[in-house]
Amino acid sequence: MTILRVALPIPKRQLFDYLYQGNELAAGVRVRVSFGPRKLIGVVWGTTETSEWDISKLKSIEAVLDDAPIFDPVLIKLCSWLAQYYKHPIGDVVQTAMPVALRKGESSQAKPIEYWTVSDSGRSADLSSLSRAPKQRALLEALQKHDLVKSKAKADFGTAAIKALTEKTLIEPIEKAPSKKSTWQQDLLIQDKPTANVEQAIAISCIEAKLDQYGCFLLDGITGSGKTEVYLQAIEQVLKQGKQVLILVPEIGLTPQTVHRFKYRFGIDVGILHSGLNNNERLQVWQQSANAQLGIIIGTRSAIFTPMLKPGLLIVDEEHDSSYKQQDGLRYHARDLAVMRAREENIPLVLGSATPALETLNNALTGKYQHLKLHQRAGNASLATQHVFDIRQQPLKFGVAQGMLERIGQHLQQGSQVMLFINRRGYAPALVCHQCGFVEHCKRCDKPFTVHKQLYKLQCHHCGSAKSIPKSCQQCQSNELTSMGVGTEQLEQGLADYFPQYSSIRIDSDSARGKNKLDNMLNSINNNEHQILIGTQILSKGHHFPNVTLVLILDVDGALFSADYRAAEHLAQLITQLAGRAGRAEKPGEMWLQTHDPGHPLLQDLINNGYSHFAQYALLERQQANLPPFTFQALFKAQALSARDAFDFLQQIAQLFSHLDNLDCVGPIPALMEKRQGQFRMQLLLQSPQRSALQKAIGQQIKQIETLNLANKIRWSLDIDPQDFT
Ligand SMILES: Nc1ncnc2c1ncn2[C@@H]1O[C@H](COP(=O)(O)OP(=O)(O)OP(=O)(O)O)[C@@H](O)[C@H]1O
Ligand SMILES: [Zn+2]
Repeated sequence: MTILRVALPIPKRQLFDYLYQGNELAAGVRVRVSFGPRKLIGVVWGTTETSEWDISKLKSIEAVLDDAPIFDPVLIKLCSWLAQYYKHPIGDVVQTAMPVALRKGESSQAKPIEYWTVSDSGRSADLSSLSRAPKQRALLEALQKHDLVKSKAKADFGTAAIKALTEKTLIEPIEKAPSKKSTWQQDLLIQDKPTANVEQAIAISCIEAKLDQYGCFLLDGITGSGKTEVYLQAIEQVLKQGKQVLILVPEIGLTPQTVHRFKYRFGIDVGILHSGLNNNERLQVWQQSANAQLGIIIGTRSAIFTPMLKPGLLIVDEEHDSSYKQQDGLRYHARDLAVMRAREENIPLVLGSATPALETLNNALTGKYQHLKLHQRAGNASLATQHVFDIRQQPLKFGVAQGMLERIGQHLQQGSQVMLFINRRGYAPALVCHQCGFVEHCKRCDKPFTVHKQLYKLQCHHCGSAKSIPKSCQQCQSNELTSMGVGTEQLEQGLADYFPQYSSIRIDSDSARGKNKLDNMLNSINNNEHQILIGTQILSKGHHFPNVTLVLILDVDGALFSADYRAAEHLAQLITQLAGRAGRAEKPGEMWLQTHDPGHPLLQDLINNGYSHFAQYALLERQQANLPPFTFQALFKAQALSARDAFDFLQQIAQLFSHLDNLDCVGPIPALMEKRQGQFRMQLLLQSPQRSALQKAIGQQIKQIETLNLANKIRWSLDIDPQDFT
């Protein structure tokens, strides 16, 4: 008889003990147990001789679900580290690290995957017979080349085309068991590649020199400097040794274009972990990676948990991107976890960015990471020139100054594409009564509703609640309601009217919603179907649009005066990344930024001296102000229907820490967004110059905090190394 310690999906910071009739069961094996009236799937985390519970009352394991552990020793260690560092329930950490299919207790062997394939008649069918059904023709043509996973075929060609071809018996379904072969090494076929320039060559050889050991590199290269080419050439060496590469990209970076670059260069299958996969498909990639059947795995944040039998290299592209930090549940940072993982696996890690996070930059400047720099754009491209445009006293048309409209016209006339960035989706950020000044507000969030003209709705961007646009003012009944400010929708409409001879496209989370919508939009831009590109943040991230020569940034002044100390860093990253979309090929590019404060030191520094210079000064400022990365923070957040409850709860926490002298306690204070979805939101910030002191203090008190009376009454969370103070 053994006592097993099991990680269960229960929001408690502890393991649970169960009896097991057999000998030992390895850590990482899933078991089914009863917990109160419920049956739960847990993961064995170890054994124990003694128990904090009465051993005679312990229940037995009901079933063992795996023959072998689903986590390797490194992942087990990382989960334990996550639970300890983020002070998060271990059971929930383990859930986060597992694919959904495994959480549900399904077999760790992926089920066969369903494909569409051509029938005998479909294989020899003449495509021209389908010339009047272009979708069917395209699908049949694709299937004549190779089979397609059902979900992918549906997303790319639609159900109607599939149904029609099935009825004509040209295609049929087929199931394929996940391949067991691990022959990708023989398939490896390196395509032609550009000759690396001097700086690229230095970066590549620095990484190659350390392929057999842990080392962290910051690949700090300006936009378009060929960072991806450095990854590709380093990856080549790793693959040739038969080892695997795991690449993390930001949510939006996982476009077919990116994936295609990796597939094309090496001619092998790439495991892709994106949100469009179903549970079985995701499990299959997980498993193939665990068995070393995949050489390259690319995915967003949670892909960092993918097991690898033969790990060789980790890459985090656009490492500054905020999507790497999970903002609910286990609030981990995938970049920081990547550092831990590379260390445990004893392999190198490359963090790449044109605008490194200040934390990362500091680690490079202090020698913790090796700093690799690329100062020049690759090939023949040169960096876009950057300018501010003073809009004080200037009339604006749909948010754009006359001088800028003329400039847009010039670029369009030369056959180039132009890109306009605005941080607000919808038609306008507020609806105001021209008679009495009343503004329509979301009562649950205390914020103005955004006007969406196309949907004919007012929508709250904080809680999602919506209503139709009223015809008259609630307060004075006047029907003179006008919109205030400009959003993407209005900008698109204005530009379409002003430049009727050109086609415009809007890319924001409204227009890009739905499977493959964004991919199709990006393709149509690259095919030059549109000349005017309008969008939010989505447009700033990593896209390569060779024909864009002008980038215009509207209305970012708000960020210059934000209460969030990270706002300046994020603004500088955004501006630099946006400017980086211009002039990426032969034609030179320029970036203009409209502002009411053209002399603002941040803007001036950034535009005249570049991001690196800005970042070094920003680091100095952080140091003088005792802010991260020179100090370490943890944020307790509480929200409740009564502001009093949220405040009292945090006040009780503050008292637990008040006696420590190497720890500062700021608050409780209202969150930057004080009310959301009808709940009042408060925060308490803990801060210490020593990470260990902060960790120790919270570690000692967290159980106590869990047992506070209010802890079960209100919603609260703890965020270690917080990024988001809203
Ligand atoms: N050594 C080289 N010689 C010629 N062309 C190159 C070289 N390296 C990269 N390129 C090309 O330059 C372009 C930009 O490179 P890449 O996309 O790798 O840059 P990046 O630094 O990853 O860009 P960003 O961070 O702005 O997204 C690509 O079209 C790439 O094929
Ligand atoms: Zn709301």
